[in-house]
Amino acid sequence: MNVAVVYTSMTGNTEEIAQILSDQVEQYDLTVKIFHVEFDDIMALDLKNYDAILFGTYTWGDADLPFELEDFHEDLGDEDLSGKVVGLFGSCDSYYEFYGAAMEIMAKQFRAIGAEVIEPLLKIELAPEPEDDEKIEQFVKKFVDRVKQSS
Ligand SMILES: Cc1cc2nc3c(=O)[nH]c(=O)nc-3n(C[C@H](O)[C@H](O)[C@H](O)COP(=O)(O)O)c2cc1C
Repeated sequence: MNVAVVYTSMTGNTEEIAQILSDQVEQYDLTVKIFHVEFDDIMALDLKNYDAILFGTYTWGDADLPFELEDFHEDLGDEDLSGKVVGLFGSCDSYYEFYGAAMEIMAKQFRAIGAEVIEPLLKIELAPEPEDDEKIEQFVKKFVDRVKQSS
């Protein structure tokens, strides 16, 4: 089964989480392809070619999506990902009022096009630290279980 790990990251924190998730998901014998939205060839319409998706974003501005996700988010609205399992992850900063707000915006869009979004979303404070290990492992397990059940 194929999993797309699609993310954006400005200072590298979300990228680190993407790498950890990819490594862990591969250990469950799923095939992973990883894409940085800004630099790799990945568009919303490509997601239907994968059995499941892990999507990562940081939050920017006034609880906003990063600029580089705006088109992707809009295009996603034209797709149909019914029945696909999606895990949302991202680096957040509790200094801000709306913790990981961009992840919620993406989760809403994925749900609107029929995807099943794993709850709770994987929100990590800034860079992943050893104390996040258990939370990350539980998220991966939940994601993989749902992917295998829904196949
Ligand atoms: C201008 C600005 C606005 C931000 N707004 C939010 C926010 O509303 N909510 C939040 O959780 N984090 C917010 N952040 C924190 C970033 O999401 C955080 O620094 C994150 O670690 C960046 O991830 P990255 O290393 O993957 O780029 C903001 C950061 C900046 C610089």
